[in-house]
Amino acid sequence: MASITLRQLAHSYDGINYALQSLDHVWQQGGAYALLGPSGCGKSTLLNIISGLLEPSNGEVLFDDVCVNKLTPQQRNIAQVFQFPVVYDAMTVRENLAFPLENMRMDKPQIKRKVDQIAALLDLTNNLDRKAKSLSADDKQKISMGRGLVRDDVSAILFDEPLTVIDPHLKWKLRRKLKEIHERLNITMVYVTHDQLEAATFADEIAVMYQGKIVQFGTPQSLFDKPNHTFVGYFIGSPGMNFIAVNLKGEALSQQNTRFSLKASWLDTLAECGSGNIKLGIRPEHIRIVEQPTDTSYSAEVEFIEQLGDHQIVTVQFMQQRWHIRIGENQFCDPTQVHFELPQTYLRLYVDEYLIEPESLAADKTRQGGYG
Ligand SMILES: Nc1ncnc2c1ncn2[C@@H]1O[C@H](COP(=O)(O)OP(=O)(O)OP(=O)(O)O)[C@@H](O)[C@H]1O
Repeated sequence: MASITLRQLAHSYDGINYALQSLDHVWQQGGAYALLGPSGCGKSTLLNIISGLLEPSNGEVLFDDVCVNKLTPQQRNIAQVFQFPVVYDAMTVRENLAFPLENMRMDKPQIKRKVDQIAALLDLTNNLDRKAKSLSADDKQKISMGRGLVRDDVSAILFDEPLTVIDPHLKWKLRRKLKEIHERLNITMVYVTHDQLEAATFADEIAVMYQGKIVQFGTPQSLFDKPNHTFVGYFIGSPGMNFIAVNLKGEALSQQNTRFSLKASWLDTLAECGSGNIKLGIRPEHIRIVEQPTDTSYSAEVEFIEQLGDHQIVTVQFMQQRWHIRIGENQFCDPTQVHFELPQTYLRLYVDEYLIEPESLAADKTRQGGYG
């Protein structure tokens, strides 16, 4: 078991475009992590570099502070579970689970003990003597997972979208199972997915990837509350954060003659940044609909309202942007025009796509070398 450190890790398949930009990151030993991002952001590339299937163009992968770049996948002792189950159909479940241990020349009683333990953990005990080919896709995927879990010597287990072939109603069960296994075995687990719900149910902390970079690493709650990049705001949440591009004019932020009043400290901060790429963001949950226009309210045309069980999503056109507002299941909303307030506590300010918090600006500027 090991902590995994990425040090200035980058990868290009063609020597021109970089699938991974320079990554610096640490996954602590024993943590349950998710790597979340859209298709093509570099998740599989990163996983294959960690497991040793791919050699990075630049930088290092360290297991417990030891560089493993030159080690083969076997030498790294990484177990990898892929989208599609990797099982020997002609073997029984027991033989499949025992296979990695037989390769290690473990003695027979020990193999039996280990296989029985993992089978019990994965609810496979009743199927131990059945041929793998007779089992359903989710049982086969459980065997794939089991083959990684039986070995005591694994440094970490990497899951690459392991629930893709699983029936939707069984996905939740299997996710819970993985979480339970993680708690019991204390192995470093990295779970790759493009599904935020999967990431949040499995992981204690999530690394959000975008265009070859880890743009934020944190708990599911922190990603929701304080997305530090506009992409995270948009990608996390259902629907994601609303954004509007604004201009700093004198003492206010504005867009098409609409002014957004902000704390004075924010305006000072913006004046210091000197960038023209400024966005305001707010989550659909945090917009407050009011019955009548007020001095501090904004208005938008309603496009449609969706009833989604315990809440409704109101889709509006706000200054040529499509915005979403989340309201209660029984809350009334005028189907043509809506008035709403944007509480300052929930407004987030982004410069050059990154979150700006006035009080931390000095530190950010030092770290990132300014915003100019
Ligand atoms: N073998 C390869 N040769 C060339 N380019 C590749 C190769 N594999 C991936 N890429 C490119 O590298 C980038 C990252 O791909 P990668 O498969 O790592 O992303 P991903 O986030 O895992 O996507 P997905 O969720 O679709 O699997 C993409 O632009 C992809 O086209």
